[in-house]
Amino acid sequence: MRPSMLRSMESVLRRAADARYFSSGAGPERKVAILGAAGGIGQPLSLLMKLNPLVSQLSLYDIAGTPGVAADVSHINTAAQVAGFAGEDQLGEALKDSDIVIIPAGVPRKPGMTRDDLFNINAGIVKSLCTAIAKHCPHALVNMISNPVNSTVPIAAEVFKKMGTYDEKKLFGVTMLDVVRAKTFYAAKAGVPVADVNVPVVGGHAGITILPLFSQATPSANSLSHEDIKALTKRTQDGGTEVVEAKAGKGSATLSMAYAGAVFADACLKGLNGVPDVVECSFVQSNITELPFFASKVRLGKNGVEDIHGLGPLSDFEKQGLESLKEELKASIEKGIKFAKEN
Ligand SMILES: NC(=O)C1=CN([C@@H]2O[C@H](COP(=O)(O)OP(=O)(O)OC[C@H]3O[C@@H](n4cnc5c(N)ncnc54)[C@H](O)[C@@H]3O)[C@@H](O)[C@H]2O)C=CC1
Ligand SMILES: O=C([O-])CC(=O)C(=O)O
Repeated sequence: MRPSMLRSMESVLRRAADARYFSSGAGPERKVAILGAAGGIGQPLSLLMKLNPLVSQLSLYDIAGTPGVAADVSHINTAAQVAGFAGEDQLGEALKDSDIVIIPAGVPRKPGMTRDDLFNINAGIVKSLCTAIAKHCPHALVNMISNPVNSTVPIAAEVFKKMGTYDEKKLFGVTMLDVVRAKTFYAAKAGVPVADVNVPVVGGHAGITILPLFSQATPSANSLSHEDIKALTKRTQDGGTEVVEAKAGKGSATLSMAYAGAVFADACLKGLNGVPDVVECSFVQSNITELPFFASKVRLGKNGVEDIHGLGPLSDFEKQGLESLKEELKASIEKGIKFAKEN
């Protein structure tokens, strides 16, 4: 075979490996619990976590429907042992000894709603689930998917504080879907292979609080105009609404969210297992701005958050975006804290 053909085959294989979401090889025994596992996100997320070789026990919890999901997923011939739990009586058993708890429990948006419109229902759900986490697996990493993430993460933090178990290194708002979208939209516009693309997305997870930093995107694409960057930013910020409208009343993103949640949980598992230099964006307790929680690149390690990267150099457009998002993000964080303190 000619060396040039060999090189191009190598490059195809490398890309395929990069595009693969899940880790290869095994690590220590790890238990992952999914709360809301019978839902639109929960089911495909359960499937993807069953495919992850770093998971040895997969615990699927919901208020109902999980025995069926667990029986179905358990027939897949991968190593993870699957168990289903339904109803509050079984929540403790579902959580016990978990290393990671992923929470996609709660109601999704319908057209015309904001994520904040979900607050009244989801705040209570998150509060009761986090109370159970504090009791049954206080050392687990928590991956919060339930919306509004800008408020549910502060709620979780307050619940854990009240229960005396809060460790800021272990609480993550899952903003990975914003990164997944930014990568996809950027690759298409810039004409670069999507598997090679990286784009940090900072701020929060709702509308203008989602701030993709396309000036730091790699591979860089000098061909993109300011108008292109503005349009990519808007599409990333409105990505959730694009799906809500396309689903026309049948919920919000579930499949892409399950993918994003599985990628983020895999990164957490790798960090726990001591894999070096695992970096992803997440909404965490942070002091890189004046806001108490903020999404940015985070290095994951054996204790959860190992360190939080700064924002790096921003374009003028991104600097403006950063200033504009602060008021809304601050209000959403304060709303979560207030709810948890009063309930
Ligand atoms: N962070 C992100 O990027 C994204 C977040 N989401 C959010 O994820 C949440 C779930 O969305 P879907 O799966 O589409 O909704 P869904 O309605 O299809 O599923 C939610 C599941 O949660 C369960 N549930 C409700 N109360 C519960 C409780 N107390 N304990 C355990 N399970 C409970 C329900 O029984 C249901 O099975 C929504 O709040 C949605 O807005 C959705 C997409 C992206
Ligand atoms: O938009 C929604 O309601 C669900 C969500 O968070 C997303 O898809 O980013």
